[in-house]
Amino acid sequence: MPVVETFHSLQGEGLHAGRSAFFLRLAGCDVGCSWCDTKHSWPEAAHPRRPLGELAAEATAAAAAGAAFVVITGGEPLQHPLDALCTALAAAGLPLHLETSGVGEFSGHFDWITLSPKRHRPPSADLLARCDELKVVVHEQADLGFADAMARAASTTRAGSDSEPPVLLLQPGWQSAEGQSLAIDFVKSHRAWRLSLQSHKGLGVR
Ligand SMILES: C[S@@+](CC[C@H](N)C(=O)[O-])C[C@H]1O[C@@H](n2cnc3c(N)ncnc32)[C@H](O)[C@@H]1O
Ligand SMILES: Nc1nc2[nH]cc(C(=O)O)c2c(=O)[nH]1
Ligand code: SF4
Ligand SMILES: [Mg+2]
Repeated sequence: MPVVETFHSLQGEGLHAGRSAFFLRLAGCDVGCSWCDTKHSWPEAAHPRRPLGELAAEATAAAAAGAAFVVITGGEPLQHPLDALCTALAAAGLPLHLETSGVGEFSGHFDWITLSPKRHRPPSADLLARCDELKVVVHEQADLGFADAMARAASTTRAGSDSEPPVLLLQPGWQSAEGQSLAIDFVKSHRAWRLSLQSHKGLGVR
């Protein structure tokens, strides 16, 4: 698996923010968000391929050091088949979380799926149906209409099933004053939604 970095930190974003987590950042993304904070992860070939056993050993060490779960992020993790990686990581005995844009075919076994859908590359219906939280990044007004449409779509895809709707989160674009103001006003007037801040950046940690 091509790996940008591994690190043990706190989950900075989403419903699990503030909890001890081991991060595995896979290389490779062709979704191309203009405001992406991880552009160095895009070229897969720029990053070393690492054996699954080695990654599982790191996750096991992080579990011993107190990590509550493993977060697989990127880049776009779904650009890779994730079954073998998830099977290897199961050795650490921790829940597995996924951060994805929902572009690409789903694979792997996850206990928590964060879907951060992108306006210019909408996610698959499959990911909308599977996600546990929907985390929409906000820079401009149009992102709010998109967030609402994604929440409705996630709900529609579950009609008739016993799957709960996802937790709904708006995350201001980093250092976007307009995104922050729009997200705060929207959450104040829409009780189903909550704010997600990139708390690790505010804290100056990874
Ligand atoms: C770097 S992405 C990697 C996972 C996957 N490619 C995705 O987009 O969900 C991790 C998270 O950071 C968010 N993100 C990226 N750049 C951001 C920025 N400038 N401000 C706020 N959130 C950002 C993404 O939307 C996603 O929720
Ligand atoms: N601390 C911390 N929390 C995070 N939650 C999601 C992240 C990501 O880049 O996917 C991230 C990250 O990069 N750092
Ligand atoms: S999908 Fe994720 S990693 Fe890819 S460009 Fe967008 S934010 Fe960055
Ligand atoms: Mg990040």
